[in-house]
Amino acid sequence: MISHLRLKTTKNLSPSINMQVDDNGFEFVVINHKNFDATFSLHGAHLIHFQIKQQAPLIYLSKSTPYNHSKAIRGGVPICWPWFGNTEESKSKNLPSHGFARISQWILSAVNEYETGVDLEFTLTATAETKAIWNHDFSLTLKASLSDHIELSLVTDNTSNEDFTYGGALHTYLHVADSGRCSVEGLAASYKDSLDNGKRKNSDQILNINGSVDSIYDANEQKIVVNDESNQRKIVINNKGNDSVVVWNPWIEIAKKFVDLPDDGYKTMLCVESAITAKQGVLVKSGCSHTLKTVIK
Ligand SMILES: O=P(O)(O)OC[C@H]1O[C@H](O)[C@H](O)[C@@H](O)[C@@H]1O
Repeated sequence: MISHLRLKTTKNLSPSINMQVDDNGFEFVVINHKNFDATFSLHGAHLIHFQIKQQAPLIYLSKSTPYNHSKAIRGGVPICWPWFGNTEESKSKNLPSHGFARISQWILSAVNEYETGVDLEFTLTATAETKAIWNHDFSLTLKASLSDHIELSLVTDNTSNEDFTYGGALHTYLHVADSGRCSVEGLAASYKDSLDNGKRKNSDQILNINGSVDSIYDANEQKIVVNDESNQRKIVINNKGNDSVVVWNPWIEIAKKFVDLPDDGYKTMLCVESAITAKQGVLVKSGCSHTLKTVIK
C-alpha cells in the first residue's frame, strides 16, 4: 500500500522497525512486523498505513497526496490539534485548518518491539514558531500501540504556568471496500450537520453512507461500529477523552475539488474521528494533562 512511495532505509531501529526516506528526504517509520505492516510519517506523527497480514488495509491513504512540510497528508490518521477545523480565530488570523500538529515535524521519542506488536512514541513541544500561532508551552505525545489493532493516545501536557483549552481530533480515514455499502452504528441521538450550517438534526439508528456526509455527533467515550459490507468485516472503534465523533465522506462532487484526493477516493474511505469540537474546548490546567484516544480493530 505504500510501495508507490519508493522509500529507502536509512536506519534499523529494531528487527521490524526501520527509518526510511523518500527521494526528497521526507522521513517515515516503517514497521514490517510478522503480523502486520504499518507506516508513520514524522511529519505530523501521522499513521499513514496499517494492514494486518492477509487482510484488507484498515487505514486509507490517498495516492495523490503530496509529501511536503507545509501540507497535511490526505488519509491516515491526521492529528488535528490544538483546534478542530476552522475556528473564528483561525479564519480571521489565517491560521491552518485543524491546527498545526499535522503540519509539524515530530520527534520519534520511544520505540519498543515485542512478540505481538510495537509501541512507539512521538513528541512535539512548543517552539517560537508554534508560539507565534498558539501562545502556550506544551508537550504533546502520541503514544501508538500497534498489534492486532491500533491504539492511539494523544497526550496534551500543559507545561506552561497558565491553564489553556484545546480542541482537535484523531481524524481517522478508514479504508473500506465501498463506502456506498457502509453503515455506521453506535452514533449519538443527534448531530450537527456541517453541510447544512451546523443545523442540529436527529440521527437514524444506523447511518447508511449514500452521499456526502459531514456530521458532528455529541458523544463521550463512544463505541462505534462501521459495517464495511463489501469487505465482509466490522470495524470497531472505541474512543476516550473526546466530546464528539465526526463522520466525513466528501462523496463525488466535493471529492473532485480536492487536488490531493483521487476523484474516486471517496469510494474507499470513510472518516470516523475521535474529536473535541466544542467551542470552549477541553480545559487543561497548568501542570496537568489530558488524553484523547482511539482504538480501532
Ligand atoms: O481538508 P481538511 O482540512 O483535511 O479537512 C477535511 C475534513 O475534516 C473534517 O472531517 C471536517 O468535518 C470536514 O469539514 C473537512 O472537510
